[in-house]
Amino acid sequence: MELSMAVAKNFGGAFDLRTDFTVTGEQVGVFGVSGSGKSTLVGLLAGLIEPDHGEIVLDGDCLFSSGRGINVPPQERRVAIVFQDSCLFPHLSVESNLLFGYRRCPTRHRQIDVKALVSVLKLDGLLDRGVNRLSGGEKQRVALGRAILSNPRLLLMDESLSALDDALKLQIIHYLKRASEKFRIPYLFISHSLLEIRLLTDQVLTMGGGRVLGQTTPEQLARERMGQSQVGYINLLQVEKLRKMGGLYVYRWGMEELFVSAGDDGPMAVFELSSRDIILFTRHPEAVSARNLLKCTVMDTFPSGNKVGVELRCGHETLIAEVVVQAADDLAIQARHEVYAVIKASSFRRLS
Ligand SMILES: Nc1ncnc2c1ncn2[C@@H]1O[C@H](COP(=O)(O)OP(=O)(O)OP(=O)(O)O)[C@@H](O)[C@H]1O
Repeated sequence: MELSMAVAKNFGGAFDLRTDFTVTGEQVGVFGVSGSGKSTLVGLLAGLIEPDHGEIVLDGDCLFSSGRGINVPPQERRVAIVFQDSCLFPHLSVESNLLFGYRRCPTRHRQIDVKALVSVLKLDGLLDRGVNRLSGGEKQRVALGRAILSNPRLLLMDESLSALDDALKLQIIHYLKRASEKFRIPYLFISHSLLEIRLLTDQVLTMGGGRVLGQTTPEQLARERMGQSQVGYINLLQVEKLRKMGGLYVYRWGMEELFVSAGDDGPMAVFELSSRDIILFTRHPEAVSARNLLKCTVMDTFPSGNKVGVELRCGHETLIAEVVVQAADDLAIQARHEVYAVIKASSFRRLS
C-alpha cells in the first residue's frame, strides 16, 4: 500500500488539520493523543469528510483532488473501517452480518473465500447466532470479518481495540494479523496506545495538533518516549511454557529460561517487563534473591530523559534496561561489554 495525503481541513477555526506525507507499508500505525486529528484523518481518507483542498492518492489512484475536481464517493474507494463500537446489525445473525459487505461488493471484487475467513477468525460455530448474544471479542471478530469480506484494498482500524481488555486485545491482534497476511489486505491502525501500535504495526505516523509530526518505527517511538514515561520502556516478551516449579512458572524465552510468578497453564504467553525492573551487574553477582540472572551483551546505550537506556542482547533476544547516568558512568556500561541482568520473578506482568 502506498498512501499520499497532502490535504487541509479546517473545522470553522475550531481545529485545523494539515498533512503532507507519503507512507508505504502493509501494517502502518497512526499514533497520537486524543484530539490530535487521527479520526479526522480516517474520515478524510474514507471519504466521510471532504478536505478543503489538497490531494489523496492510494496505490496510484486519486481519491480526492481539489485541483482536478476529483472526489471518489466513499463506497467506491474500497476502504473499510472498523470502529471501537462496531455497530453490527443487531437483528441479523453472525453470518448475515458477515455477508452484508460481501453481497454489496461487485462480483469481480469478491476474491475472499468466505469459509477460509470464517475459519481464520474462528467464527465457525457461531454463524447462526444473533450478534446480541456474542461476547465483546466475538463481536469485534465479526466486525473485522464483515470489513474484510467487503474486499477493501485498505482496512482502517480506528481505535477498534481500545475498549477490550488485554487478553481479548491480544486475541483480536492475532486474528487481525493472520487475516491481513492471508488475504493480503493492508491496514492503517489508529490508536493512542503505544502497546497496540507496537504489537500491530511496523511503521508509524505520529500525529499532534492536526499535523503528521513524523514517520518512524514503533520500536524507535517506544525508545523515544521511554524517558517521559512513568513506567519506562516496556519490553514485550513472547514466551513458551516449560513447566511449573514450586510456586513459579518456567518459560522459554529465546535461548533463556525465565522464572515468573504470574504464569498460568496456557502454552504461550506475552509478558510485559519494565526497563526499570532490570538491575545490571558488570560481574556475576553471588547470592541473589531474584530468580532470573541473564548473561547479556550491551549493544547500545542511548539518552533517555535523565537516565541512560541500555540495549541488551540475550541470545537472539533484545531487552531494554535503564540506569541512572551516574550508574552508567560508574559501571562504564558501553557497547560490546558483558553484563548480568537480574530480574525478579514478580516483575513480569502477563498480557495474555
Ligand atoms: N465536525 C467537526 N466539527 C468541529 N470540530 C471537529 C469536528 N470533528 C472533529 N473536530 C475536532 O477536531 C479535533 C480532532 O478530532 P479527532 O476526532 O480527529 O481526534 P482524535 O485524534 O481522533 O481523537 P480521539 O483519540 O479522542 O478519537 C478535535 O478537537 C475535535 O473536537
